[in-house]
Amino acid sequence: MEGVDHLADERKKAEFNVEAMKIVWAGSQHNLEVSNRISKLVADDPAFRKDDRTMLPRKELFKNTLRKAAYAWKRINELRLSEEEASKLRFYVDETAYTDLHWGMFIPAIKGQGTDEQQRKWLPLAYKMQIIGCYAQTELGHGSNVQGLETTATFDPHTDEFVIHSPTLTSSKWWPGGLGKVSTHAVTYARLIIDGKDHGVHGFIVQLRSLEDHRPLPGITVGDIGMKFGNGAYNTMDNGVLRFDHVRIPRNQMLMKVSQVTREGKYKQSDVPRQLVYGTMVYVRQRIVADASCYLSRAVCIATRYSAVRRQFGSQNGGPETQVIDYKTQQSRLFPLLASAYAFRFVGEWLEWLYTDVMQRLQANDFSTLPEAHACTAGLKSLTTSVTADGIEECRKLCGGHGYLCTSGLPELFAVYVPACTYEGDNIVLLLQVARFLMKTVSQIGTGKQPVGTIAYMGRIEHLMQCRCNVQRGFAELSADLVEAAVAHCQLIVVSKFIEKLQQDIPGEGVKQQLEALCGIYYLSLLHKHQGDFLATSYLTPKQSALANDQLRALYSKVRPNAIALVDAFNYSDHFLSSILGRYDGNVYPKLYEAAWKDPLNESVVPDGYHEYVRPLLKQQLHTARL
Ligand SMILES: CCCCCCCCCCCCCC(=O)SCCNC(=O)CCNC(=O)[C@H](O)C(C)(C)COP(=O)(O)OP(=O)(O)OC[C@H]1O[C@@H](n2cnc3c(N)ncnc32)[C@H](O)[C@@H]1OP(=O)(O)O
Ligand SMILES: Cc1cc2nc3c(=O)[nH]c(=O)nc-3n(C[C@H](O)[C@H](O)[C@H](O)COP(=O)(O)OP(=O)(O)OC[C@H]3O[C@@H](n4cnc5c(N)ncnc54)[C@H](O)[C@@H]3O)c2cc1C
Repeated sequence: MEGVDHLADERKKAEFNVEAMKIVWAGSQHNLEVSNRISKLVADDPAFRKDDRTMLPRKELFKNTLRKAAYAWKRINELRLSEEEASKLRFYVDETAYTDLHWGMFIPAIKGQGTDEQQRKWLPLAYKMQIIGCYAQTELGHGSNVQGLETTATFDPHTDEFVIHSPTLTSSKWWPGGLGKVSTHAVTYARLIIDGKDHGVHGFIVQLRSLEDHRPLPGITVGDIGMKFGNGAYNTMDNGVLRFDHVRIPRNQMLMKVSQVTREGKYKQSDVPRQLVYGTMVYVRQRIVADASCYLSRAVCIATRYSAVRRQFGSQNGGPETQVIDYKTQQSRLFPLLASAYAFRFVGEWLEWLYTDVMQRLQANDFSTLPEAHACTAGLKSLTTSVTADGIEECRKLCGGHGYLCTSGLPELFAVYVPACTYEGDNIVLLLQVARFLMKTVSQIGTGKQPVGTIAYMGRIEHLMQCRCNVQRGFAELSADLVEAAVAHCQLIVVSKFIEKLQQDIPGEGVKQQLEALCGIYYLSLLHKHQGDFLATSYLTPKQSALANDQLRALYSKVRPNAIALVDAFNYSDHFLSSILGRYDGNVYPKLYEAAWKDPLNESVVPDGYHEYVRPLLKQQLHTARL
């Protein structure tokens, strides 16, 4: 029935102020107000329709993305939206596009690695979208190993130019989003060669396409790398391939904040660490952590609402069957994910703070916290994206068969999200960076240096103080175990940031109590999952482990009546969720039934191909039957 809220009874059970929780989730009253306004703007505009996305062929899908991106830009200008509002609008449009890389990586790369003069020249053009840029780092042969990139930028002192060249097939740029069909420019990473000497990888602004007719400039070969996983999903993006054949660019298009090349061809290093060339990756990893809570909460919202609608077994005396959300097994799979969504939200907020703090310190030539920032962004990016990708798939399973339908929203959500485990640093490669950082810390504790910040706890572990550890010795051999240690370290950060959040003043009736329950579920479910490790190392006794498990089950019961309200607090519109199973009103079955009939296969009663391929079979069977 239209207009009836099938989840109304569930909402009445809530023991906390949902509106106050919405503010906690949004980060502030102001953020909530902006989110409400912009999400409504997008949801009410038919130009931002996306329910047909999984059915469109690639070319149509891509053209549609271009149309939406252009229309979004038009609305941003017409409504004079602020940068904050514009980025919210792109978020609610919810379609991966070349603009993500333009705003998310091209501009930050110029800001972070360009000199003031370079910023003055390029940023105004980029802000007005008079040029469109991408981030061209990865090559066919190397992604993780950035030092192994092969593209060259050779300085020509006669013309005061760099010659950008792809010397091998494996040096072809491969993967950059927005490169395939749209970008006019790329921040391109290449080995700097001066007078035959290799100075390692640096960033260069290279124009790729004509601003008049969009054709590739001389010496440039560029195109799309082809269809990717899933329908719709990341196929709205033109991930590209790019080759340079001795392409010349002026010397001042090398990004020169970290190191410079003079007119005479002298290489000069600024007084800043070389690793700042990797700065854009640190920035984006931090953004990806903040995004993880959005993706996970979407999947959890769908699975929670549907679990309250869906009933299987347990009818007593002809009464209704049991809501599947009331099964303890369902709760033990769903509620830790609900808790993770909140946990990632808070650790994302903290990481944003850490990143801002590091940036301020860098301005003041204080580089001391850079290694910690690298370890935190790399490790938390890895942890949150892995849990989120697995969590979306778990939510699909929690929705049974209907979760497998595209109209559940979950298949596309998974397909669009899962590459986050690979891009911006493969998750294992990033955890190895964290492990290196931890081993380095251990070796320094041995020399009496007290660790601070997120590694302060290591200074309180007695046996680490006795350690004499060399970072390289045995590292490769023990790397699988070290990755586990890196994950545990990152989990500790997530838990401690959740606890710190609870120490703040949190207004709203019952809000803090719900967050305390979720925090408990987060760490107790981890403890339960890894109880073997805790028991093996005697950090827990079997009795304590059993008590922790009892407590976990008690918390599931505490959260159960609040579950729907806790996902309502994410404040997602039906347009944004794009899921029949996750509808706010829970009106699932009639809408699933209606949607099935809208599938293009149902446009005709007898399908195309019947007369060629089915009818002859049936005829043959008739003939055989007659025999
Ligand atoms: C609006 C916002 C939207 C945002 C979303 C936008 C859309 C997003 C869509 C996504 C689209 C996807 C877009 C894309 O995918 S863009 C492509 C992303 N690519 C990668 O992420 C590549 C991953 N690989 C690497 O980062 C490096 O090569 C690693 C780190 C693996 C090795 O490195 P390297 O080969 O050099 O070897 P080393 O290990 O000896 O390290 C040497 C030293 O450097 C330190 N170190 C290393 N790295 C960093 C760092 N980053 N900051 C500070 N320091 C760093 C390190 O600790 C060590 O220090 P020390 O021990 O010597 O003291
Ligand atoms: C959707 C998508 C969008 C992307 N967008 C961009 C973009 O805009 N710009 C850009 O420049 N790039 C982009 N990339 C590329 C991306 O950053 C790389 O694919 C990523 O960094 C992983 O590198 P790789 O492909 O070389 O993986 P590989 O390193 O080849 O990984 C293969 C396997 O080897 C393992 N491995 C690698 N090194 C080690 C090691 N040292 N120890 C142990 N195991 C190891 C990995 O764990 C993995 O299992 C994108 C990729 C995708 C999928």
